[in-house]
Amino acid sequence: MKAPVRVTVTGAAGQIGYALLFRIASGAMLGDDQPVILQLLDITPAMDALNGVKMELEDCAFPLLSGIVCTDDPNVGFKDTDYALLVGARPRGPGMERKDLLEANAAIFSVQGKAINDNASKDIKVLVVGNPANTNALITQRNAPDIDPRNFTAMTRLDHNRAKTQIAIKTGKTVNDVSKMTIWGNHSATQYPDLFNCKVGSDTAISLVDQEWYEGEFIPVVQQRGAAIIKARGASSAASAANAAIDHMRSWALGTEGDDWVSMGVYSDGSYGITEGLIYSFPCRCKGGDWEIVQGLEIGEFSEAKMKATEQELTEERDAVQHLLP
Ligand SMILES: NC(=O)C1=CN([C@@H]2O[C@H](COP(=O)(O)OP(=O)(O)OC[C@H]3O[C@@H](n4cnc5c(N)ncnc54)[C@H](O)[C@@H]3O)[C@@H](O)[C@H]2O)C=CC1
Ligand SMILES: O=C([O-])CC(=O)C(=O)O
Repeated sequence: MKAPVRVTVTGAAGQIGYALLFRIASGAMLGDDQPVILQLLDITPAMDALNGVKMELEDCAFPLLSGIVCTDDPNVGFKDTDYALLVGARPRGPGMERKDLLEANAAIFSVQGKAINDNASKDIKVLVVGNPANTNALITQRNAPDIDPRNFTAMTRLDHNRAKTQIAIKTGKTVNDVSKMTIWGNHSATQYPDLFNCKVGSDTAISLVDQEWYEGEFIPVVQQRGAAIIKARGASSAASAANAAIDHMRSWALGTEGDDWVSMGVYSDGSYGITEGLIYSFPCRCKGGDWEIVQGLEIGEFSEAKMKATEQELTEERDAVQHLLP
């Protein structure tokens, strides 16, 4: 048996938390041979509810669950931790864009970035889920100057999974036939799901659909899927978001399959002309616990304009939180 690793989940008493913790404890995220200690952080008024979640985790008798810490203190929550899933933040309601949450949520991530810097393992892998995820990840990263900026990522895996299913349905195939999907940019309505580099079986996805469907249906459906769920459920995606968080961390920790790739919001090194230092979603391959941006993909004029538009939005979000970026 391996030694246990520490996994911090913030917002652990919330709806994504409830769909996430049991799967982490079961081994779905880090593998069937990796024991975990869960470090659960939420705010003081949520401590009773969090204790209820802890009792339920205990009642599952998960063989891989080596310990549970519940706390409202970020310095305790991030102590010595190896993985952090930053979920704790306000969700949006009907009629809001995710960036409308910046004011409500941004301060959470500067506090947590500092706590990570002061307490966590220097090799920590951080996934930001709370919206607006890319800019919250940037705030977290900039407040943790002693940790490699590559260790801070934002979640666009849910968009990636949504896009895979939409093209599979359209082409009469299953998600198992779809590979090399890419979500470029921001986890927002400007994100760009790319069918030019995507494959369905051995075909290029764009060659199987017409441009009108691509622009008029596929792209808006993927971009607006979060809002459609809120409209239908009266609450934002929870189980699918938790599933995507598991997928993201599993790919990062255990590697991507063959020559396929996944979409991750990562620290831009200037690849594809994207401003260095933004947390931008790129196609990434993972191996040995590290990720790299897939290089050399064909970017036509259509793609380039979309990639620039979502970059522009991220630049504006960054400028709006300048006061939180040391
Ligand atoms: N990146 C993505 O693809 C997705 C992101 N989200 C985002 O995830 C976030 C969480 O969503 P839900 O779980 O549905 O919300 P929720 O409201 O059910 O749960 C949020 C939890 O965070 C806690 N919290 C608030 N401030 C905190 C702090 N400073 N420290 C620790 N915990 C804190 C709350 O007490 C609550 O328990 C939202 O911002 C939502 O927009 C949701 C779906 C997908
Ligand atoms: O749309 C929202 O506010 C929640 C979210 O990020 C998603 O479902 O993609």
